[in-house]
Amino acid sequence: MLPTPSTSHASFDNIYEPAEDSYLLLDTLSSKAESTFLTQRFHPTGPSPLILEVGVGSGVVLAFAAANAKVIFGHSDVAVLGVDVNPFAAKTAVQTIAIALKDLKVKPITLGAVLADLTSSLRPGEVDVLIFNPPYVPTEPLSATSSIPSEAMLDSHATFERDSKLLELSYAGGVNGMETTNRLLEQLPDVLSERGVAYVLLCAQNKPEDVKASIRQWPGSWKAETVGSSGKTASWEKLCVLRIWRDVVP
Ligand SMILES: C[S@@+](CC[C@H](N)C(=O)[O-])C[C@H]1O[C@@H](n2cnc3c(N)ncnc32)[C@H](O)[C@@H]1O
Repeated sequence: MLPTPSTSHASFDNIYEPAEDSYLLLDTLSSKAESTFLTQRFHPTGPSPLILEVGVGSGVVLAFAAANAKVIFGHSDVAVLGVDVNPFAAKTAVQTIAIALKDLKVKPITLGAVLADLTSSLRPGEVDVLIFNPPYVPTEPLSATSSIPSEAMLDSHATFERDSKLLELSYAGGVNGMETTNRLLEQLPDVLSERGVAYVLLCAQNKPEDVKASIRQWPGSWKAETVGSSGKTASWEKLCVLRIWRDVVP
C-alpha cells in the first residue's frame, strides 16, 4: 500500500479534512486497473501528463498522485497543479506536496495551487488528468455568488464566520448535490486534452447512473464508468469515483 501524505501541518478550522472520499480517490488512482489504464494512455515514452486537482483542499490527493506518479501514470516527471476557491487550502496544499516530494530523487514539476473557480484559470485542451472531489452534499440551491468567497469575507475579522463559510464551500453541493459538479462536467470537453481523463467523486444522491448516461450522450465518443466505490450499500453516503474520457487516443 502506498503511503498517505502527511497533513499534520494543516489547520482543519477552515480546510476540508481528508476523509473517506479523499481516501477513496487515493485507492482508486493507485488500483491496479487504473494505473494500468493510465500508464497505457500516457505511455512512458510519450509526453508527460499535466495533472490538475480541482478543489485541492489540504492537497492530500494531489500530493499522493505526485509522489506516486511513476506507479500511477508511468511517468515520474508529471506536472501537478491545484485549484481551490479557498486561499487557506491553496497555501496548505503547496506545503503538503512539498513535504510528500522532499525525499524523491526525480521530482514531478510542481506548478503550485491557484485561487480560482473550477477550471476558469486553465487554457483549453491543456489538462491530461483532472481529479475532483467536489462539494457533493445535497443542500438548498446555491446562490449565484455562493461558490466563490468574496474578498470582504476573506478579510473579515469575524474568523468563525469566515471559517464556517469556507468549510461550507467544501461540502454544500446545492440541488442534488450536483450544482458545482455539473458546472465542472460542462467544462471537461474544453479543458481536457485529447487523451485527457477525469476522475470525479459522487455520492449516491448525486445519481451517478444518470450522470454517466448523460455523459455518454455528449458529442465525440465520451465514456463514463464507475472505477471505485465505498461506503454503506444503499446509503446516500455510498461513494463512487467516475472515470470520464474520450475513447479516442491520438
Ligand atoms: C470535498 S472537499 C475536497 C478536498 C480534497 N480534494 C480532498 O479530497 O480531501 C472540496 C474542495 O473543493 C473546493 N471548492 C468548492 N467549490 C469550488 C470551486 N467552485 N472551484 C474550486 N474549488 C472549489 C473546496 O474549497 C474544497 O477544498
